[in-house]
Amino acid sequence: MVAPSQAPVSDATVIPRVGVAVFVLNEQGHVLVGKRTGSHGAGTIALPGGHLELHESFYECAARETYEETGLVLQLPDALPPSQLLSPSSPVHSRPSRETSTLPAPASRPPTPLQFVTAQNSVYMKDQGERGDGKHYVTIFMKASVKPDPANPVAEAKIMEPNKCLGWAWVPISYLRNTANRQQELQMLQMNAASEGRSLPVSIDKLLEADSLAQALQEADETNLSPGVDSPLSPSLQNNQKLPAQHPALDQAEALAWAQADDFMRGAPLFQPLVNVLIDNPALPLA
Ligand SMILES: Nc1nc2c([nH]c(=O)n2[C@H]2C[C@H](O)[C@@H](COP(=O)(O)OP(=O)(O)OP(=O)(O)O)O2)c(=O)[nH]1
Repeated sequence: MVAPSQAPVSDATVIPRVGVAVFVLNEQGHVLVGKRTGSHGAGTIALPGGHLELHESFYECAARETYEETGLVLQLPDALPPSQLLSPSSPVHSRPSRETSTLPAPASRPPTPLQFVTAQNSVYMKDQGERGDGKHYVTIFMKASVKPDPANPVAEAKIMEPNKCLGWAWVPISYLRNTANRQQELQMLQMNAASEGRSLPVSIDKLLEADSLAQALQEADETNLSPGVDSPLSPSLQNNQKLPAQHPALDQAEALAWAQADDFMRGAPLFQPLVNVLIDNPALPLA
């Protein structure tokens, strides 16, 4: 018999844990992100997701976590990879799993079903001021698109767990990539300074904020956009944000989506595994 002190450990600072994160895409191809709270990575921007449970498939976990956190229903694929067919909890077997059996039926227009995208090994993950070596996660990244029913043409993510997520927003993947690159550059700056014995006395959030401010000031000089009566931007965007002039390739709709993403993120960093996956996979097939 196993004594309680020898019970299996499930702590990502002691053993690697498995997380499943989902690129949920809306009808415009924008990705759903939320502001984390109440656990590690608080204050960062992450995808819907959660821990893989015992004997659960990646697909079931992705659908379950997305539904629990956002109320959005993702479709499981009709055919699963051969290894998953051996699992008694897979959706092709008659016994419905505990989690997926509680999901409502998908909307009449079928969404693009869940697919595996990639796996990411994130080591030494530490929050600001956290001691020790940090956490180790193996994260399975999945994707699926949500196609709302015609009566409700805009996919809407609800804050189902306010203790875990402060809000959801749909943002362009190009915006996420840009943020990941900036964050990576600033982290390299911090690491280089530390290796030279000059630790920068500021967190990555503050560096990102300063970088955003510098960018906004530069754009204010460069752009002739003035918030007119007909401007489609929200009042806070009109007052505080400029369209991203450093990306002339963006069309007006995409530029507006970038500005709205800025308004939502307010300089918050991305959750580290999300940075890792975007940096390591510049051509991630998310369309
Ligand atoms: N939600 C989420 N988790 C991610 C992402 N990237 C990544 O590595 N993970 C890993 C680290 C997280 O601690 C782990 C589980 O996600 P979570 O921390 O949101 O889990 P949760 O609070 O919903 O916990 P639980 O209900 O599954 O126990 O997955 C991401 O973008 N979003």
